[in-house]
Formats: sequence, C-alpha cells, structure tokens
Amino acid sequence: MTHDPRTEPNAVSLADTAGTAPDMSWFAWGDPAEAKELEPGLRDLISQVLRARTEDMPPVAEADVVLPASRLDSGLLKAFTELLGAEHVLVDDAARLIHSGGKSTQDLLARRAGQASPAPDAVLYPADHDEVGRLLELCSAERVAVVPFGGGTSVVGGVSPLDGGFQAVVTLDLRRLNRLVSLDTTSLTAVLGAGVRTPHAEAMLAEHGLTLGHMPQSYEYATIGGYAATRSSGQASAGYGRFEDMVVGLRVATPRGTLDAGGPPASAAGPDLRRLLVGSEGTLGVITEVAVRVRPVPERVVDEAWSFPDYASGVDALRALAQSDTRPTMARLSDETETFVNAAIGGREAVPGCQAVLGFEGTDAEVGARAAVVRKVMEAAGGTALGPDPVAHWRETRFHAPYLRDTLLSAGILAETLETAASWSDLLPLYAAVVGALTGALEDDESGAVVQCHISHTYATGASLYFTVATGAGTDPAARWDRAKRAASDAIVANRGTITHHHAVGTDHRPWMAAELGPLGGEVLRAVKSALDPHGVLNPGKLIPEA
Ligand SMILES: Cc1cc2nc3c(=O)[nH]c(=O)nc-3n(C[C@H](O)[C@H](O)[C@H](O)COP(=O)(O)OP(=O)(O)OC[C@H]3O[C@@H](n4cnc5c(N)ncnc54)[C@H](O)[C@@H]3O)c2cc1C
Repeated sequence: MTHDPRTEPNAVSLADTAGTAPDMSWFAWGDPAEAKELEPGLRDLISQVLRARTEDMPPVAEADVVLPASRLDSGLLKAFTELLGAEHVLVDDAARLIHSGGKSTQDLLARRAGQASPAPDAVLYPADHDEVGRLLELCSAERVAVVPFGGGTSVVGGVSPLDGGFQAVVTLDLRRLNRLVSLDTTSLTAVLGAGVRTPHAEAMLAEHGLTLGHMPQSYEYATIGGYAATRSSGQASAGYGRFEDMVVGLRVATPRGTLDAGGPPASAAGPDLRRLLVGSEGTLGVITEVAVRVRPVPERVVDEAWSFPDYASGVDALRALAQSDTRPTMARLSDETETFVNAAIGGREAVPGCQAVLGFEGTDAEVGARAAVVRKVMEAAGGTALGPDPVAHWRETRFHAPYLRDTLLSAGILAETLETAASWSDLLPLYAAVVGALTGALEDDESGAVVQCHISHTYATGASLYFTVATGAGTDPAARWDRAKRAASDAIVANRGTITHHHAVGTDHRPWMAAELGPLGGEVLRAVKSALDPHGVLNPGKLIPEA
C-alpha cells in the first residue's frame, strides 16, 4: 500500500492513542467473571438431554500451569532488547502463558488442565513497521521462528507458538501498532495500524461519523491485522461484505523487506498481490497497516424476524434475497434445532420450524423502502413475519456465547463450533452430511450430542454453514472433540464444502488444505513463501500444506 500524496489534503493524523483492552484470561474468553456458574437445575436438564454424566472441570490455579523454560539465549535477548527496549521484550511466565495459544476449545482444555506447551520463548512488542521489519530480518538471520499475534482470538491454532525445528520461537504481539494512521474523507478510506482492536477502530472512526461495519463475534478483542490475515467475516457481511472486501491496501513486513499492495480502487496490473497477502495468516509476512473502505455511520437500523416451516424453505428464501438486487445488511437463518435451543435459552416460546433474523442499516430515506422490498421476497418464499423482538434479543445476547462456552466447560460440557461454505446446490446435502458425521462421532456410551446450525453469510452463489455442537466432556474431552472435528472435516471435503469459511486454517485445518488447493495450488503457496521468507521462520506449521 502506498501513501499517496494526492490524498494528503484530506488526511487526518491522530495522536497515538492507547485504546487497548486488558488481556483476556489465560484459560477463558474475555473476563472470566462474565462466565456465570450454571444453575444446578439447568445443568441437570442439559445432562439429561445429552445423556451425559457431567463432572466439574475447574481450571487449575495459574501457579500450577506447566510452562517449558524459555530457550532464549543471552545473545538473542540482548539483540531484541537493543532493538525494542527492555520493557518490550518479555520472557516472564505470565506473558508467555497468555501468548501460548488461541481460544479454541482444545486450547482452553489444555490450559485449564495446566498444559501451556508449547509457549513462546519470548513475547516481543514492536512499535511500528520499521521495528517489525528489523525484527524479521534478525529472526530470519538467527533462525528464530516468529508468530504474529493480534488479539489471540484464533480458534484454529493460528497463534500456537510452534518452533518449526528452529532454536527458539518468539511471539510478536502487535498491540502497539494501534493508530488511525490516516483518514481520507473524500475517498472514504482509512489506514489503520494492524494492532487496532475493533472497539478502538470504531471509536476513532465515529469521531468522523464513519464506521467499518465489521462485527464478528470476537470483535471486542480481535484486531484489524488479524482480520486481514484470516479473511474474517462479520455478522453484517450481507451489507458490508467480508473483511477482505473492505481491504483497499496493505503494508507488510517480510524478512526480505517491505511489500506494499493495493491502493487504487481497481487495477488490471496483473494478479492482485493484496489478495495473496489477505488470508496469509502470518506465514508470508507481518501486516503492519491496513487501508480499509469506511462508510457513514447508519442513520437508522430496522430489524425483522421471520419464521419458515422448515430449513429448506428458509434456505430458499435467503437464496432469493442473496440473488436479488435489494438485500438486508444482516441475514441469518437457524435450523430447527438452533431455533428451539435459542428460544429455550432465552426463556421464550419456540416458534415451530426455523427462524430467520434480518437487519437493515442505512439512511432514513432508503432503509424502510429496502425492508419493504425484502418483506415481499420473504412472504413469497412462505415466511411469516415475527416483528423486531426476536432480533432485539439476538442483538442483546450475541456476544455472550463465548462466555456460555466457558460456563459449560466448567460444568463438564463441551460446546464448540465449526464452519464451512458451499454453493446453494450443495448446501443442504453438505448440512446433512456434517450433522451425520458429528452425531456419528459423538453419540456413544459417554454422551449424546446436540448439533445445531445456522447460515450467517450469504452470497449470490452460496452460503456459509455454522455448526454448534454440545456434548458431555466424557473421560477424555480433547480426544472426543478431535474425533468429531476430523469426522466433520472429512465430511466437508467429501461434500464440496470449503474447509473454512472464516475461521481460517491455522494448524487445525492444515491437514485438509492439500485437498482444498490441489497439488499445484500447494506448490504455488510454498513458492511464494520461499520468496518472501526464505528460511521459513514465519509462523511455521500453519496454513501451507507440506510438500
Ligand atoms: C468467540 C469467538 C468468536 C469468533 N467469531 C468470529 C466471527 O464471527 N467471524 C470471524 O471471521 N472469526 C471469528 N472468530 C475467529 C477469530 O476471531 C478471527 O480469526 C479473527 O480474525 C482473528 O483476529 P485476531 O486479531 O485475534 O488474530 P489472532 O488470533 O491473533 O491471529 C490469527 C492469525 O493471523 C495471524 N496474524 C494476526 N495478526 C497478524 C498480522 N498483523 N500480520 C500477519 N499475521 C497476523 C496470526 O499469526 C494467526 O495465524 C471468533 C473467535 C472466537 C474465539
């Protein structure tokens, strides 16, 4: 991404604002105080439904977590300290523990049981692009593995500090790259530091009446660089697009130097390098700045829920919307099981069939008209309008689910998610295959399983499927989930789904990447990596399939 002087007259430079939320808990999502204990009656009911004997699974005390000793030798420590300053090179156990992995259920199970291995040998906090560049040159020369770390919300092992066989591994926490670098109010673009978390980005943009409109469930902690590195998708993707659609340009530090990609609104100058770097998950370089498209803060939000007799008719309705010119900003459709479970959790009477929630954001003048056109499409597809209340309930509770997962884990119940996407023609067979694979892998003497699903991202040619699974933890919860995840991933690949729609690849989806890319596709990625990262120090063991 180039800093074009032609945009300078409109560029607004802001002071370096801290804006960083506190670290998340080492064993849970966010602030563990938010994960309330499960009421005994509710726990009995869930155990009965799951046919599981549940036992408490409290986390060990932090002092009892086993961390491998730091392997950083005095020469490396001195070199990092000279580069960043001593206060930005941490080798203490508390910093290494928080950076020992992401937030998948497997990550949480391991840490709750007292295992934080692997852990980074040091956590480094560079201040800007140049420091990141110099660190990468040093790590490449010294053969030290580097793991970029944004918010650490990866659920696929993306931030696991694997050393790739090198002498040491360091985690690069990018929180100090936290500025709104520039804002072009004519072109409606903003350049944001990679370490900016979403609430901070939105607060800085709101001062100018602007918004990014990217709201994944992890938005409180996830960062701009992390979104670009993983091709994230937010809850209002129908209107605002996926994060990659918002990215206008990128500045990336690599062991070989700086790569600037993108800038102009469109180009025919060969393959789009911006697209190559978006989704590269820290394996090709460290994203330090992202230029994004921004929009005016919506004047009005209109919500409407709908019910459909069954999932198939709801899917048809969402397809009709996605293929029409007039679309909502947010569209989600729960299957029968999720519709029932959501109503039960919310203490509401369940509507029969499936529930869809739609949201419209925009100007006063256009939102109502758009909602009216969409209403006709929903009615023609057999939907019954339920009014705005169910959507209001979803909006109130939508960011609480990660805390519920922690509550359930402490009570001996696994609740985990996985996702995929496919064309409209393949969607329902894929849905049935994944539900079958998960229940087949999990239903046993130890427990039954509840598998529910929703569509939350729609496109003209297809949609995503997001599965939530609840099952008793059993005697070996990690092995139990591993079995289920493998069965689901095999079913996804066999039924023409993508191995991931928005969670990214990391370590967990890597075994299925050869099937996703084909042999030549894998070779292309390996060739690009060896051009940018000749010694392979960047995020080893992630994303790129082995030869
Ligand atoms: C409860 C929960 C809900 C979630 N909901 C959603 C959702 O709705 N939509 C969605 O898309 N995802 C979701 N996720 C997944 C996750 O939040 C996203 O993948 C997010 O984009 C990660 O951002 P992060 O800043 O936390 O990145 P991290 O977790 O820190 O890193 C993710 C990957 O990107 C790399 N990386 C990070 N920053 C950089 C950088 N600056 N340069 C190069 N590489 C980098 C890391 O090395 C790693 O491989 C959810 C996760 C959780 C735990």
